[in-house]
Amino acid sequence: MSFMQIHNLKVHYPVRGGILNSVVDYIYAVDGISMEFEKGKAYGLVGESGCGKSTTGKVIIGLEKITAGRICYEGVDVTNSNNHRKSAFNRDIQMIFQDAHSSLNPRKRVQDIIAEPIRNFLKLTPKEEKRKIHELLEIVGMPEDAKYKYPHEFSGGQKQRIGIARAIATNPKLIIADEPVSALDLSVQAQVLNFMKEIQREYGLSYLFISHDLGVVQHMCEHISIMYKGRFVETGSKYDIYKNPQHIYTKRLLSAIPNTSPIGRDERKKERILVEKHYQENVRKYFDRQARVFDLVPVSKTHFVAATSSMKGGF
Ligand SMILES: Nc1ncnc2c1ncn2[C@@H]1O[C@H](COP(=O)(O)OP(=O)(O)OP(=O)(O)O)[C@@H](O)[C@H]1O
Repeated sequence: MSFMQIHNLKVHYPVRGGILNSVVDYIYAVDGISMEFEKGKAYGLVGESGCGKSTTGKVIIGLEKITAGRICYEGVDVTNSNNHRKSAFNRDIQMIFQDAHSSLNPRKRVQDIIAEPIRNFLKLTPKEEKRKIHELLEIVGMPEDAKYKYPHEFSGGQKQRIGIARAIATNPKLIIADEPVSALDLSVQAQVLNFMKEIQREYGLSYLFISHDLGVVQHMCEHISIMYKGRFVETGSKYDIYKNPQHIYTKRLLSAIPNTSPIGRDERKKERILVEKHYQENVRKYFDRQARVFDLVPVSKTHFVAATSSMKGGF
């Protein structure tokens, strides 16, 4: 049973120009996506730069304005709710950002950074708050004296752990993680990802894991949506996406993952060339500045129906 549903969500940014600075066009950053979130599950959102991944995360958490669509949380429509009605939603949905450094206030000590959501949502006594901060630092594997320090005194991986401590402070249901490890070096990436998996198991968290890296999403998520120009071209289980991709764009993303094994290297190369040729033919044929995903010709007719049936009224 899902605790949150997103229906046909759209974020269109106006483009202004001309002498009067009037709206001359729109950027269709998010253009009609639908998703459901269940407790304890990790959902991946993958796509190339500019396809609308971050905007999706930001609009869910309320950092961007919704152009159209609905967000329902625990049976309540929170799309246009006021802050009071939305407070459970704000407490239960938290976000971790790619750039841990700039997402932590450099003028605040770690204890105040972590205390912020606690003060906003939990109403603890000073003694309880202190205990909670201590507990959170322990969960993310930071020493107790970290609470007296400032963000610049930590490494990238440690800063991301502090960001995670802040995100889990209110016992959220869903954490939106926007490229949480892409700014870290490889060994630290693995540490942070494994740690995120551990806390997911322990606290029954759900994740919306945003990344352009299919390898990272494969490691973290059971359900994956492939995003292209503001829309989902393919959604499925990890198995469906990696073992049986249907859409040409998904195939192209997968064929770009480096595979150094000498076994089947020639076949992989041939497949890559074919996929690229098919993709480029369709791109040339259909793309203009406003081209959208439904202009791409998917691989099979069956999939054409599957990939587009969720785009209500898209055709
Ligand atoms: N505040 C804004 N005003 C106008 N356009 C915006 C704004 N934010 C994002 N965009 C545009 O919306 C589109 C989607 O941007 P978004 O940041 O969601 O992409 P993304 O898939 O997260 O990319 P990346 O992986 O590079 O972070 C882009 O064309 C971007 O230029």
